[in-house]
Amino acid sequence: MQVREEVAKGNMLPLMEAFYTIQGEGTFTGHPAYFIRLGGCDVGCVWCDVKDSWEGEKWPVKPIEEIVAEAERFPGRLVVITGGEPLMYNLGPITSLLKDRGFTINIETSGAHPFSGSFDWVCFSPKKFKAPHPSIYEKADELKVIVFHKSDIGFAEKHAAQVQSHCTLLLQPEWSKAREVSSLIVDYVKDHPNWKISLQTHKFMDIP
Ligand SMILES: C[S@@+](CC[C@H](N)C(=O)[O-])C[C@H]1O[C@@H](n2cnc3c(N)ncnc32)[C@H](O)[C@@H]1O
Ligand SMILES: Nc1nc2[nH]cc(C(=O)O)c2c(=O)[nH]1
Ligand code: SF4
Ligand SMILES: [Mg+2]
Repeated sequence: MQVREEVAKGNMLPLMEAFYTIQGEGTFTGHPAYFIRLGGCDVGCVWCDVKDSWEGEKWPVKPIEEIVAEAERFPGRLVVITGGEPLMYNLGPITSLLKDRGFTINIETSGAHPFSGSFDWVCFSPKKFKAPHPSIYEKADELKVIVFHKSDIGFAEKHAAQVQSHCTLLLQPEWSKAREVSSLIVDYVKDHPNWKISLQTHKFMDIP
């Protein structure tokens, strides 16, 4: 019961895994980063590449001090909080602790839950499977839409109309459909130069 309350406050969080690697996607591609992957997601993307993360209860709940102390063992000072869906949790306490320890903090989120925490960079990747919470639109620094089917381009434009004007617009092929959708994305970005392409470069390099 006490653990449940600490999770609700954001002082403890379910940790699926944490690893030091190279950011593979989006604007920060190529930057060394420590990934904190929180367990639990209720969005249900059919093509999700971390389906194992969905069940929140199966991951050990850790005090945020412990999670941050692990991150400090590595030389990089960029942390990416991901999941699962990290905004299922109160991210205020962990982001303030990471900030106190000198980290730059990015998040990868579907935006499907109310925004919490304080970040240097917010990657918003909306999903058809669960509508984003309105609080994400003013926070997004990067809109990264996964293209699985050609209709996802229209979906991307619908969200682009709602983010702030400084938000970077990215189309990322769904990994298993990359061959089919890549030419579509290339043609679209050439005709609509306010968009850029993002690829999952860590998968090409076979790194975590
Ligand atoms: C696994 S998700 C975790 C964070 C959050 N739940 C989200 O969806 O943004 C991390 C990133 O991987 C993307 N992603 C997941 N599966 C993918 C796939 N099969 N192909 C391309 N991108 C994928 C997501 O859209 C998201 O931008
Ligand atoms: N290298 C690497 N870059 C990533 N960018 C976003 C990831 C994620 O799963 O959130 C991810 C990941 O899992 N690995
Ligand atoms: S929101 Fe993210 S973690 Fe959840 S199912 Fe979709 S891609 Fe996977
Ligand atoms: Mg990933």
